[in-house]
Amino acid sequence: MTEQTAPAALWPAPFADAPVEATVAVPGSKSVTNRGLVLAALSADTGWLRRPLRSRDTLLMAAALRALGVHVEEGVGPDGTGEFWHIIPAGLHGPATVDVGNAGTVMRFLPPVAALADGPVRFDGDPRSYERPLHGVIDALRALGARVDDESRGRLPMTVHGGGSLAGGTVEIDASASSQFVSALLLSGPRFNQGVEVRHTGAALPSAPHIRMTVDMLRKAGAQVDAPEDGGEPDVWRVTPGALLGRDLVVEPDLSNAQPFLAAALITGGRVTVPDWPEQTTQPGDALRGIFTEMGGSCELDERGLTFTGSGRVRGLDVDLSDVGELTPGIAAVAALAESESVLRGVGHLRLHETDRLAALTKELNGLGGDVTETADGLRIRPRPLHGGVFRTYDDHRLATAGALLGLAVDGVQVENIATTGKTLPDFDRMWAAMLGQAGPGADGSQGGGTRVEESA
Ligand SMILES: O=C(O)C1=C[C@@H](OP(=O)(O)O)[C@@H](O)[C@H](O)C1
Ligand SMILES: C=C(OP(=O)(O)O)C(=O)O
Repeated sequence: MTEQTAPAALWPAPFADAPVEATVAVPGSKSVTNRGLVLAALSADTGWLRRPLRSRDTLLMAAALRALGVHVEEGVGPDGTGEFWHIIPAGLHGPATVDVGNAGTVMRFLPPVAALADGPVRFDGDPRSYERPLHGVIDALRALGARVDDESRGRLPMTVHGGGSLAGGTVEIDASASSQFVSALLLSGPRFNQGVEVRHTGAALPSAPHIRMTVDMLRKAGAQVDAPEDGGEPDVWRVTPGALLGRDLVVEPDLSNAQPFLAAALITGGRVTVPDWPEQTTQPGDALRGIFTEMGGSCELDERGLTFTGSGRVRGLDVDLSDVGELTPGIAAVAALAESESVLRGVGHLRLHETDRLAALTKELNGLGGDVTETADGLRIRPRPLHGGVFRTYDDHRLATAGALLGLAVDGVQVENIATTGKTLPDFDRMWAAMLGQAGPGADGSQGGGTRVEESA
């Protein structure tokens, strides 16, 4: 969390004077899109991603793969099939430069890919990317046979000197700072000469569903993977060397990005339907069904999608969010509006996310009159009547959506830099206005609310 003197552009968060009733089509998953791009780039034949997320993080991933020589073509299918990306793998080449922005998936998933390129690949990004941990990936790559120049020791910027192939083998890493260290090594593992065996040693590993997503998508691309959840050793994954197959993959909606819309139903006592909610998924956002039900309201999953109905009351909760850390900002905002105390645990590693999320949430919620304290591994939130004011966002998309949902219940909330939602959800402000039955200019100044949202029947 970097202290800022003057706030950037302020967005008056709309206040909801009635229960929200809407159907909100949520764009594709960031995590699935970026894994899909990497796996397709490493495949032996061409692949398709249908309804991919087009946002800053995924466009950075596509641009980086293009810089390495992969063809990523964008197009729009016939009626109803939406946008697609066609990925045509090619030899991976250096010299190349990769801009990671502040995308954890780009800064962690691509260095192992770069180690397979035939020349140097320079990695750089936003100032915050210099502070986010990368040591697990860098140390592991060295142990597996790669040459890496990391002048800041374990952080960006750095150069991976691709040698055209990588020996691979067994490696021990401490991935307690980010599950993405494990995912990164597994995703490229089939292309290492000896495959890879990743052994996590250290404190508890966060975001287990995201590692399961990696394993699941690798297997669907033809890789052989041994994972702890199949009765294997805890915290050990093995990927056998072998060719990956190009896939034709329809990307699921981003269930973590569905969070603010479902929360709108919860805190206004309304009803929101998110179409195409998968019956089975590895996305951590699926846990919202249970978490928001515990906080009040109910949900139903049927052929229309997931419908969440608020009860008009919001309860606090004591919950371990280590598996679903990226849901914490939204849950904290709802908890600040609840009728009882909440304790959010198991998310100390959020101090190393887009910003120090625990410090940022504490400061901003307290700035609106809240009573939030940081604990060693999370937040304690004692609800108090909130008032309007500026809600700063520290270039963090999930802080921005958390501010928007506070504004539904608290008059006069102004969210700084709502455009930062473009990291994973570029249309957020228009979708929000359309959900509320309002149309207005988007964060990019363009007109036309409601393009992705319809009134529910
Ligand atoms: O692999 C992924 O797609 C992600 C893993 C998680 O990272 P951490 O384990 O660093 O929290 C999550 O928070 C991030 O939003 C996406
Ligand atoms: C932590 C997040 O992102 P990243 O992929 O940059 O780690 C997030 O989206 O909440």
